[in-house]
Amino acid sequence: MKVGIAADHGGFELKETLRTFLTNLGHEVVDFGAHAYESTDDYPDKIIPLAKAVSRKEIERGVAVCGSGVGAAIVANKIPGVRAALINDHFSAHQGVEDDDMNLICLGGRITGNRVAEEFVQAFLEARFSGAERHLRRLNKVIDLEK
Ligand SMILES: O=C(CO)[C@H](O)[C@H](O)COP(=O)(O)O
Repeated sequence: MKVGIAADHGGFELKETLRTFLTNLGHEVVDFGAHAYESTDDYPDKIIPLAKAVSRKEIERGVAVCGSGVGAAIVANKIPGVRAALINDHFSAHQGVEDDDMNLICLGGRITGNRVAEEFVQAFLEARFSGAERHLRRLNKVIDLEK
């Protein structure tokens, strides 16, 4: 799968770990930065290009990391077509895709340990939207907001 990743300084270390992890799993990884640790960078500058690439379907799924994952989720959801969520548990990592067609996962580099984050991201990427009528109905109500 073509996967985009991005992080500010709060998520930089975890992003680096996840890039290696995803590459080793055989994914094509597009890194939207930060490309070096810079303690004063701003998460919107890193996450918006990733979210726009998801929105334009240039990449299939996105992984965004900041310190808490909160800012990443807030800004990513401003981009039409992006369905992002801050994930702190394994169930939501796959259920968010299966029920809600989540296409961008947000993680807290200061919250979630590397191995746990890897498991969340793997569950996210292996999940597929169920397409069940009730979920489609709800998803369409979300998509209608963007018209
Ligand atoms: O988590 C974040 C946004 O939700 C940021 O990574 C965090 O706010 C950065 O903080 P600081 O500039 O104090 O390192």
